[in-house]
Amino acid sequence: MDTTIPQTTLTIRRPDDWHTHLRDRDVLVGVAPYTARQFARAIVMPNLSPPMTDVAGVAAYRDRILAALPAGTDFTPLMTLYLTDSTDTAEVERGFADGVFVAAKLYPAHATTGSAHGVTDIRNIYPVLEVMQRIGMPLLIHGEVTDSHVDIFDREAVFIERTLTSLVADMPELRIVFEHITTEEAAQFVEGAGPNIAATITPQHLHINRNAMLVGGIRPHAFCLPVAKREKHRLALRKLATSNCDRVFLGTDTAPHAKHLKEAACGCAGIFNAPFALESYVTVFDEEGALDRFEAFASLNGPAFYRMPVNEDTITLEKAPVVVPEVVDCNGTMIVPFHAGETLNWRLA
Ligand SMILES: NC(=O)N[C@@H](CC(=O)O)C(=O)O
Ligand SMILES: [Zn+2]
Ligand SMILES: [Zn+2]
Repeated sequence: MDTTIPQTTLTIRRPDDWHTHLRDRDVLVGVAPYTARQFARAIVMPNLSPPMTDVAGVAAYRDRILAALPAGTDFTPLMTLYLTDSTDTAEVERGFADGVFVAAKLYPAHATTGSAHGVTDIRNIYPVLEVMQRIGMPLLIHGEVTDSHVDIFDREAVFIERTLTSLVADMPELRIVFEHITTEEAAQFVEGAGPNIAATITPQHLHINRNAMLVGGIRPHAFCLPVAKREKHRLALRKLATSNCDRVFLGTDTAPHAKHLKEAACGCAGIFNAPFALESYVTVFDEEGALDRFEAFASLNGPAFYRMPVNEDTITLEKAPVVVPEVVDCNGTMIVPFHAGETLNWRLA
């Protein structure tokens, strides 16, 4: 007879989100409070239009984020620089030294939403990466090749083979976050890597496989990049997230797009998971019998890798049903959240 009493509350240090898209203007005002409600800090991606490619632009964007939040909100945006083929090494060094941004983001050109100005060949930014390696500045990577001959479901695994492995060999001291990993190959790569290689995992890649997107009709709200893969990959990610690997941490990749832009003949990639992100993640850890590992994933491993203090305050999650709305009005833009219409079994107390 199992006499264990199921755990019904979980109190952990306040978490941070190490991968978010907060957008700009009216949508920023609508979506940023959802992230700020759950997280103390968030790494803010720079793939705006136009992208955030210089110190002044990033500083101005940070000010717009702070101005978009209700007065008294306790939230720190951690900014990032968007790398292009022509990024200036001095600009990178200056912005990092001044604390304007904490990392730089590599988007292979045309790999994902807002990557048109991304890097066409990683060799073009080797001088920048050498500076980042020297100053200890993390490189955040959207890890997919864009070669049209490579199947979209293989693009992450091929990126490891063709780009990441040689990058790590060429720059062993470069601190790298392999963002939003989606495959068994990526999980194995990160697990077997040294202390300078970390990864983030999204809630959707722990919950869904590609069937969620394609069975019974095409479901645009389950579409993001990298695209969800087959079931064995989801299981590998769940195993890694709930393992003791301290280089793996929470990064939602919350990526809001208006409902009508996803429900279209060519729908945008990105899942808006900010409203119930912690509820979504903790459900996975509960299902895996790993509630005791959730604090490390959500609140400890990220700050350790980024060399920042952990948050002093705490949050409590409780096992109680919460119904996710079909759509959220984000300051006038209607956006469908991840888990729309479902009931999750944990809520933020
Ligand atoms: N994840 C996504 O599908 N979309 C992101 C971009 C990204 O993180 O690749 C977005 O900005 O919409
Ligand atoms: Zn990405
Ligand atoms: Zn992203």
